[in-house]
Amino acid sequence: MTSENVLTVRDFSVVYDVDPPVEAVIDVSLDLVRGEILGLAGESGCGKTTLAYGVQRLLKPPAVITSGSAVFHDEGGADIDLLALDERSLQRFRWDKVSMVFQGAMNALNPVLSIGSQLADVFEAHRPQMPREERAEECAQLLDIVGVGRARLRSYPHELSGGMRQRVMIAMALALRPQLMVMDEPTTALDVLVQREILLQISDLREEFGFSVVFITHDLPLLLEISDRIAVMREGRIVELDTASNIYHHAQHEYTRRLLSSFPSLTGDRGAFLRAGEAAAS
Ligand SMILES: Nc1ncnc2c1ncn2[C@@H]1O[C@H](COP(=O)(O)OP(=O)(O)OP(=O)(O)O)[C@@H](O)[C@H]1O
Repeated sequence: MTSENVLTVRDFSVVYDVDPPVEAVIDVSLDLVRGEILGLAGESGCGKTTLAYGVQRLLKPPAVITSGSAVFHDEGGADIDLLALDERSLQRFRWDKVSMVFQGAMNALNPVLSIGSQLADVFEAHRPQMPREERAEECAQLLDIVGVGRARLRSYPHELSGGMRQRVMIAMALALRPQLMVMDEPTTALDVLVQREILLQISDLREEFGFSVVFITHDLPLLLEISDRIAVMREGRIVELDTASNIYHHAQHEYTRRLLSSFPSLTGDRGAFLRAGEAAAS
């Protein structure tokens, strides 16, 4: 039977072994529900990136995972202990089961290859048996799905806007139909309207394909809008984890309230901000 959760993290701690050592993530436990968008909020330096990279084993020395566990519940029914995987299994696991879009990912595209051939590379590496025509059709479909359009298959990165290039990165992250997408400030560098459009699309896509999203940003208003649940991090710990609505209306932790009040757009006279769908209800 498929587990309701896609990821279970328990007592997870990461230390940067420098002098003096930095306890970047301390005893974090969380369950990620299949299909949900979980926002990871908190000020710069609170450990969001270290946590998200750590559970995927993407950290390099001096980072050391000092305790805890991270288990991925595959839709096929298997439980995968991420901390026990060897390097080869990890490579297969990434992209296939979990993919990642990071800030500035759009600048990671190779300038001398068309975006179509860069998309095709993902399939060549991970689905070597896939026939050439099928691969070409998959790449075209992916560009359609993310709103770039298959007509751009032969375009080079410099021929596309930043927003379009970031969509191409999202297409790559979607290519192998992962069960989880980790997005670390994926749209921060983009114009607000473009950012919004991309986020709405991610939300639609996860409904269509059923993947979960961990969305990292210090932009709390944005998280309130797009997340199902939000985890608030402070100094390496999760201090509060609740539905976006509860975080907004009934924050329990003093720090969460302080964080909310630091965004003027959330604290207008009439509570200027409303989550989509709540306007009609309230
Ligand atoms: N390579 C490193 N060596 C030493 N300390 C590090 C290293 N990388 C990160 N840190 C420290 O670990 C802590 C957590 O950093 P992390 O980048 O995870 O936070 P963050 O919440 O993602 O911040 P941001 O939003 O700025 O990316 C910070 O105190 C940071 O200075």
